[in-house]
Amino acid sequence: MKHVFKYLKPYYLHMIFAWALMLTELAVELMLPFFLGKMIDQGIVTGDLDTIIYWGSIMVGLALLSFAAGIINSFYSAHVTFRFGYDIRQKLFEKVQAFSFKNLNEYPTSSLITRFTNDIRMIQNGIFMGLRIMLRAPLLVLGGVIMAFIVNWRIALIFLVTVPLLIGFLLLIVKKAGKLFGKVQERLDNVNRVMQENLSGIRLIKAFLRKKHETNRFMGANTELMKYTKTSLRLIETSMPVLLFVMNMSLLFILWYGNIEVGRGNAQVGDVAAIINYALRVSMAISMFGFLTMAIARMKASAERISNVLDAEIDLLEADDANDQYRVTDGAVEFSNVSFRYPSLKEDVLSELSFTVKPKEKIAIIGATGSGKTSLFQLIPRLYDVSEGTVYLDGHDVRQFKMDHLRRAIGFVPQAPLLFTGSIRENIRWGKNDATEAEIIQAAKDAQIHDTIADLPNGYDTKIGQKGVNLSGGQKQRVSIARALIRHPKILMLDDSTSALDLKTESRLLDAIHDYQCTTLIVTQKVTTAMSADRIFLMDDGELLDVGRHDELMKTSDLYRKIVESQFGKEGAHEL
Ligand SMILES: Nc1ncnc2c1ncn2[C@@H]1O[C@H](COP(=O)(O)OP(=O)(O)OP(=O)(O)O)[C@@H](O)[C@H]1O
Repeated sequence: MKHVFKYLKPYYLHMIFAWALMLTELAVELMLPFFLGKMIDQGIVTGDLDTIIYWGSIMVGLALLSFAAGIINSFYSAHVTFRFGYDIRQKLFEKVQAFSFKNLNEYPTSSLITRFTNDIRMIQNGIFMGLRIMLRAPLLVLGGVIMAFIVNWRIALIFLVTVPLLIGFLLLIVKKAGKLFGKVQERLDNVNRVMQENLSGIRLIKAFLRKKHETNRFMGANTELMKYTKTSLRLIETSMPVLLFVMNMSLLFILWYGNIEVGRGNAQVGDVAAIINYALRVSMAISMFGFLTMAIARMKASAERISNVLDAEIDLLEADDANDQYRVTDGAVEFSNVSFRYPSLKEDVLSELSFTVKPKEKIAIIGATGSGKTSLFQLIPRLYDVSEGTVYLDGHDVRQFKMDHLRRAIGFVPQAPLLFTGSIRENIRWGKNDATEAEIIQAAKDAQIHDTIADLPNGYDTKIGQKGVNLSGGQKQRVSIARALIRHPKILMLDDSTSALDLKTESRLLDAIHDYQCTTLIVTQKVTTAMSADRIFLMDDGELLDVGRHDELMKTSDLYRKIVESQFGKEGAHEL
């Protein structure tokens, strides 16, 4: 939790200033009942108008001072709160950007969104209260009790009973509420997750007529959230009647006992009025504890959730001894005894893979779904690290490259093309920040998408909605291929990225890629794509079963023959 609050450091001066102003307000608040007592005893009881005006003027002056201090304090408190929110959001964003795939698996998107929004807001609320009332309330309680003792210690003795009683009770509530609010945030994560899945899959839900099922799922998550929110708020609410009861009883006691003491000549009427006033202020400060409790508990739970992200260990780091001189220049790829297991799994998904790919060679990787093709791909740009063995690029272990040099040399097109909100031009340029217009058009032409873009009313300026809703699946695939080509990568990796293309377009695309003179790895399910490769890697259940050209594999591999026959029929397979 400390990790979060260290970001307040740049604002310590502002905070000290805000607290100084808060102390001014507090001092005024503590002095007013004292002066009120004086005004009653020296002015009102004796009928001395000058004394009443004298004390009255002092009290008005002090009230104005407190008013001004309050306004300036609010200004500084808001400033600190919003700056802190800005900074922590920035830090959180940078941290998530550095996350490895493993980290991302641990923190689902919905949970990160809740942390970025709701959790940060909870901490901000807590800080604002911290600067406005969190310190003021306990100090007011302490100061009020001291002042009451100064005014008349006999009557003030009642505070020694009521104040510890109330504070003990509230501490108990804080402890319980802290745990409950942590659970509330978790349930909020769930609601966000279900909502996110629903919003992104709304078309599928409609097509499958799953509205009712999804509504029930959302209702389930929402009911859970309501249940925990209700329980935690109920807890806070039950504290109020207890507080009010103790407060009213103490007021009655002060009036009763004050009356006796005035009769005995041990106290004056003004003393009783001042102590009643202090009791009211102290009780109000304690009753504020209810809100404070809620704010502290929520802030604590949220700060912990933010700290968890900020403290998360990033397992895929650039090695300390990474060599700044290493560059991928030729694009030779070698897997040496590589095994890989996802951190969440007990079994390897790739076992002891060994192969080499020569510079500029074109390799097609074919195999059943789940055979490990994507997993193999992810090891090359170090989206995950191998569990055993080594991946070499141009003879150097990938872990010895500076991350920037490694990934800059690789053009990666993932299985599900993801486009960002913005124009088509911006999406292609995303692959190379300083790309010229000519480069963008060339990449689009090579990716076989230029004509389609040119036909759009706004051409390259056409805005793509969230995730590119106004482009077809095949068009999105080609825009993301253009985004990879514009980098002129040394190694191009297409993860089933041509699946939605017709044979003619795909063949033109593969021809264009040939001119890029890069090592090309293509994961594919289509035999026609595999046939265009220099070599085909046949994968099955995490193993590299066979390697060879189409005609070789047709002779040597039963599995390959079966795949070909499944796509072209027995007769067709032999005519290929
Ligand atoms: N992030 C992950 N965490 C845990 N297991 C995973 C993860 N991604 C994939 N797997 C598992 O690893 C195995 C290989 O998956 P992979 O995606 O590499 O297969 P694939 O050959 O690319 O399949 P497809 O052709 O369907 O894309 C599968 O059993 C899959 O369930």
